Amino acid sequence: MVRVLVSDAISEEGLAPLRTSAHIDIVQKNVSEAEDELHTFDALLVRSATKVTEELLAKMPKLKIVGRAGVGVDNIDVDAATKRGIVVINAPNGNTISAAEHTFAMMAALVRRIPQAHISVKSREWNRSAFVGNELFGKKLGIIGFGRIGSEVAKRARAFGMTVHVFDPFLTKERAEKLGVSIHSLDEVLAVADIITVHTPLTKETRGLLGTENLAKTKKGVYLINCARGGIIDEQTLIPFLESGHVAGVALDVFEQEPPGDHPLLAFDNVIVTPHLGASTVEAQLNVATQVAEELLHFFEGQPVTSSINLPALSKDVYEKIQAFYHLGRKLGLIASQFMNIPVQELSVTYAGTVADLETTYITRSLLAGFLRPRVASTVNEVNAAMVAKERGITYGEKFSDETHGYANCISLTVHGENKTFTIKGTHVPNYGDRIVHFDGVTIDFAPEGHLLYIQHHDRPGMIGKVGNVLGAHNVNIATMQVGRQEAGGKAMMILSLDKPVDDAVLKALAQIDDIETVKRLEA
Ligand SMILES: NC(=O)C1=CN([C@@H]2O[C@H](COP(=O)(O)OP(=O)(O)OC[C@H]3O[C@@H](n4cnc5c(N)ncnc54)[C@H](O)[C@@H]3O)[C@@H](O)[C@H]2O)C=CC1
Ligand SMILES: O=C(O)CCC(=O)C(=O)O
Repeated sequence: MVRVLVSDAISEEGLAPLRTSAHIDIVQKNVSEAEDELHTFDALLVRSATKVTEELLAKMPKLKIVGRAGVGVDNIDVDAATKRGIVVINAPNGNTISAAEHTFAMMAALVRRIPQAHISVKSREWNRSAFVGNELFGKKLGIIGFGRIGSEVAKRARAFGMTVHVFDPFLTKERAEKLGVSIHSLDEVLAVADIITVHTPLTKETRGLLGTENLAKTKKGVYLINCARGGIIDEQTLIPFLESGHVAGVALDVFEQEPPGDHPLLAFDNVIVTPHLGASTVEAQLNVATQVAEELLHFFEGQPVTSSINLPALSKDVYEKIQAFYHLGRKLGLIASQFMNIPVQELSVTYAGTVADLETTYITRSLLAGFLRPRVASTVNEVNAAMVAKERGITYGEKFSDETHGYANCISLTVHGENKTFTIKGTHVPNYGDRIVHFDGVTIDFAPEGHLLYIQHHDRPGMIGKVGNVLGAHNVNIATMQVGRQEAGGKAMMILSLDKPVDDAVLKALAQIDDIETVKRLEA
């Protein structure tokens, strides 16, 4: 049974895909209510109220996935989750339209002073001359951050007859042209825009993006909107610009601290505010809840998740294509790690043939996780493999080659350790399975499955019989046996697949046979 803690208010209807699964047990409690059972949950579903800190993650040792029913994951310590091998997913587009519409509603309200007029009329006043606004038509809208929401805001702005001036370092000319907006530097946008709206994530680069220096570059009488994240517009440095009238008005849906408490900005008549309502529509909440619920189901069914923050995104199609290689990679890493049971500095993975055209990042991560698994006590998987490798000083790299050794596909792993380098190569044969085709300089052919025994010996007559006798004497049944050699009379090897793992006494007895150099147990 998979236990899911839903710790924030998430659309009940959106959770339906999870409720229909007999294997999922949903508990709806906030974190403090669930304190005594935190250690039992496999999944955590949040909006923005729950702070998913390192401390909380430490109390949830079974946690495998955190789902954010929304876009921003700034309430989740993604690095801490990654370190623990916990997948973090979000619902990247379920609330885009709602957030864009809210931004637009704020823009109209700001320039027509609707909230102020509303309060006035409700106070039984009728003061039409106090609320003269501006038209949006013909104005220049500056959009900083042109992703999903920024581009939806732009479409609405164009319909209102505004020209749209965008700053987004990652925006291509083709996309800008398609959406009828012009690309500019940040300084150009600041200089020309009548209204500026920010739609970036909150990052090291965007925190305080509109602070004293950049606010000074804006047009006198500019309007500002932040429906993205508190802190992109620096709240403290905004105050003198409002006091001097340089900034004509500000609309804020988000704050550096939420709730903002008795914030000085709230005292300004021309600052209009909402309590982080960008995604608060029935439609958006249904969308985001459904998206994360479905992703969670896929995850626990062993299917790929498409909206992970800390894993490469994979579509179902791509996943189906790489699945076989993903398992082969894991086995190559696992076997290589046990064979090279010494400190290693570098792994080099080479893809050849059909596999080279696929999304190899994912395969490499799987291989790395397989390699690290016998070496680290904590969970290691494709989420944290790169981070764990780095912590242990192991570097890795991918290469692509045309050398398939006659197979349709081939993955080759070379491990560089102190005084030794080891290479293993594998291929996947559809409807047959994974095969290891090269092992430490010897061409061979065996399935990387189950309890394996590696024996390196000199190529002499009678070796197979001697090994068989020792195993028989220890009541160990041989399922398969493959032999290979570098040259007649030279370095040779056997790979045996056994019905059960052998103990140290068997390894010792085998090692005492003349002409046997090395004996190793390998679990695949
Ligand atoms: N108020 C609310 O309730 C909601 C707020 N949001 C917030 O809105 C923001 C935007 O969300 P989406 O459009 O979905 O994200 P997105 O990821 O689609 O777009 C973000 C854009 O910002 C750009 N960007 C990143 N760093 C930048 C920089 N230094 N300067 C300029 N551009 C930069 C990126 O290239 C990207 O195009 C996020 O902060 C999100 O958390 C999202 C939904 C609801
Ligand atoms: O859950 C919410 O209402 C907040 C939405 C939001 O800010 C986001 O998706 O980034």
